[in-house]
Amino acid sequence: MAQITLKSLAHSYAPNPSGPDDYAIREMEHVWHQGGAYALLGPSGCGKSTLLNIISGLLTPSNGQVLFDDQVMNELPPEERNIAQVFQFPVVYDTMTVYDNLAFPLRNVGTPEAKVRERVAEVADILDLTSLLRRRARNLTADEKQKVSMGRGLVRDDVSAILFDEPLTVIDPQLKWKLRRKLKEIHERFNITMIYVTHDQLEASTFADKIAVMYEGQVVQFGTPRELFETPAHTFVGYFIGSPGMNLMEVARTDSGARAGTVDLTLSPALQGAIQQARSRNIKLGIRPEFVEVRETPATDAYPIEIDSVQDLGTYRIVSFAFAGKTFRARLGEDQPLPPRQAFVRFPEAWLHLYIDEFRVEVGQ
Ligand SMILES: Nc1ncnc2c1ncn2[C@@H]1O[C@H](COP(=O)(O)OP(=O)(O)OP(=O)(O)O)[C@@H](O)[C@H]1O
Repeated sequence: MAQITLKSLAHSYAPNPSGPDDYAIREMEHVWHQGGAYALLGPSGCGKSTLLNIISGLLTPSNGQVLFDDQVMNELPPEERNIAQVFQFPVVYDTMTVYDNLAFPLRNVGTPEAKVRERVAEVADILDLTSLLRRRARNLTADEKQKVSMGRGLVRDDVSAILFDEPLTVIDPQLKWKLRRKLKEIHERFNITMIYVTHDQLEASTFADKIAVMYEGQVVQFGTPRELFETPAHTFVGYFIGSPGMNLMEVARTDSGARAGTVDLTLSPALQGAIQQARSRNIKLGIRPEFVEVRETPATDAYPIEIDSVQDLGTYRIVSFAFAGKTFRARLGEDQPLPPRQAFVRFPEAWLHLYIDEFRVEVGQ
């Protein structure tokens, strides 16, 4: 078991990279603590698999180091890294029985048969594979094969970490939920560092205590699901996490304050000051739909709006309206009254975040 540190790590698939765009992983520092349940979340092509393959040793990074505790791993091949990896598609030996498939990683490192029996029984029990142990893997369904694949990843309790690369892709939706819970249970029981790659925010937050959100080869935020929701550190986190994502307005400085589109904004002196001091012109304000206040009556810091549509989603409603040239959304609970078509909107500053060059800036009081 180990802490995994990525030190000044970067990777380019191009032989002669000439700029940041040539890097699949842009220079990063990152620590995965021993025993943590982590998710690596991001859209297709952001570099998740590249990062996982660098940790497991399938890929050598072009820059920087991978350390397990204090030991540099760069030169070690995958088999000497003591890492278990579960891939998107099942990796099983078709001609072997389920038992022998599960036993394989243990026998490979010379584990005594008594211990093999004990571990295989334990893992088979957790994954509901006990009744299939004598079956040949070739006769299993895709779901069952992937469970065997996961079992092979989980069977050794002496690995430094287990890496999961979208392991539930081929799994039936109903079983997915169950397996996610199982993985969490296994993590709690065995206390092994687990890194779970996914592009699905729900999957990431059910499994992980902390999520690293990746965007264009960078980890733009590493935080708990709650931190990602309440305090997105990057506009991409605001957009990618949540349903619907964060509302963002482009802000321009004016002599007297700040403007979004044609709307002069009423902001606190602290927020106005931070906007005035920004060195960049790429200034945005963001607020999640959950915190937007749509009201019937005016207020000094409320802006008149016209509601375009209301979508009823059972336990909540999404109200859409145009603001500063963009479509904004407010999420109303079923107990909140529906505002009239001509309404007012407030953006409470406790939930209004300032982004300069897409990264969040803390605003003082
Ligand atoms: N073997 C390769 N050679 C060249 N470029 C590659 C290679 N593998 C990945 N890339 C590029 O590196 C970037 C990151 O890809 P990577 O597969 O790591 O992303 P990902 O987040 O895992 O995406 P997905 O979820 O689609 O697998 C992409 O631009 C991809 O096209």
